[in-house]
Amino acid sequence: MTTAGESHGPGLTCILEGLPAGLQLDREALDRDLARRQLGHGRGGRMKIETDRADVTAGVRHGRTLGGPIAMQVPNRDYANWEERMNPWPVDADVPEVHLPRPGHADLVGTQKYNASDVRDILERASARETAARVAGGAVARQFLRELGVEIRSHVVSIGDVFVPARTAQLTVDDFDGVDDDPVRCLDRDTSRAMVQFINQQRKANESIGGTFEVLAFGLVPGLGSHVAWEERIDGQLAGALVSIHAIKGVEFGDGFALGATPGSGAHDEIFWDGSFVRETNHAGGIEGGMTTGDPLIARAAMKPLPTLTKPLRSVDIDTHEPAEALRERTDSCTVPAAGVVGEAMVALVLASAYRTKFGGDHIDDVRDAVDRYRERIGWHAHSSS
Ligand SMILES: Cc1cc2nc3c(=O)[nH]c(=O)nc-3n(C[C@H](O)[C@H](O)[C@H](O)COP(=O)(O)O)c2cc1C
Ligand SMILES: C=C(O[C@@H]1CC(C(=O)O)=C[C@@H](OP(=O)(O)O)[C@H]1O)C(=O)O
Repeated sequence: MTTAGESHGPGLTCILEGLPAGLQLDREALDRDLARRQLGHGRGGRMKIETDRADVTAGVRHGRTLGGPIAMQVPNRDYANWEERMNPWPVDADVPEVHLPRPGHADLVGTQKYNASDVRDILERASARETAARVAGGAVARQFLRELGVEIRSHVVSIGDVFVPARTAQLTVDDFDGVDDDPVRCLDRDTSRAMVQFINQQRKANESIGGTFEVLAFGLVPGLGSHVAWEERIDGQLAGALVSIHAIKGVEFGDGFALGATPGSGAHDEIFWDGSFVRETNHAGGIEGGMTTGDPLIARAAMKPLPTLTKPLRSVDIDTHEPAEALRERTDSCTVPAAGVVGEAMVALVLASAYRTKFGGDHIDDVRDAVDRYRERIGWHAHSSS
């Protein structure tokens, strides 16, 4: 996947390569994922302006993929309000430059690296608006995976220091019904209410808020990724994809960081046989030796509090070098629920790519046949969507 586009420019583009021909695409499902990314308590004024839709302009005919690159455009409605400042071509107007970099954003380093006198030359592309294009790409990857029996879900685990209670049973796909109707995409009602309250309190205090979310993938075959080379390990690819999301600072799989303090006898998933191989626990989060085990993939990501604050942090004017307050921009205060939807997209893209690597095939039927043959060879029948 390649994306292009600035936050307040004409729009975003996503180009997706490598999918087989003959994949039936559901347009509504694509737009639904874009809409889900716009939700969540704590978003700012921009989401009232945008109603994201992906216009497919290449690679699809009558709802089916052709096997070539797929191009999608997500227009920025806000461009109408920014046309002078963001026109790709010179305008006949005096456009003021931004000289006050915001700590925690790409603003300062970007101006140094790209020799920019205007911070806007950096912040426009650095903005997480770009994640709308990723979600468009991820939505297509997700439809490919669905054809192979894979379902991806996410939920919010913590907002600030408000955490969902420790889980007693493993989650299944059905547990996620209605999660998008929750204001913070949390699976626990009481915790959700506490999270909303926390966001409101912090917002009133001019604070921004971070948190953690979890992405799960159900119905995977064992053996995506490989132990044979560092770059083929699926955990490395997934961690890289998740950390590449704006403001994500940490990723863990399964019991993750807690494993560092767990004795070995309680940290691993013992193997049993009930007609096929089974594990009764999933401390590993569905990955062993850089390969999927076939148990649910469980990845968790931590998001830092958003760096643009309504009470700006201290900074320095890049032109005069005088101390000043950072640029005051319209901003979200909490986007952990939205980041979870972006996380689903990134996980879908990595897993789709792993299926393409392992099974090849020019047409979706070839892929399905190859997956079925493999499942038969290793005796992998059960466990889908568990
Ligand atoms: C969906 C989403 C929306 C975001 N909205 C904002 C925002 O309104 N204000 C802000 O300061 N940061 C926002 N961010 C985060 C910044 O883009 C991010 O902190 C910035 O790119 C710097 O973080 P980094 O060092 O991890 O790249 C958002 C992130 C995501 C994923
Ligand atoms: C536009 C989106 O997120 C934006 C990400 C963002 C940032 O600094 O990353 C800053 C805000 O943009 P604006 O200054 O236009 O209000 C967010 O709204 C989006 O998610 O679609």
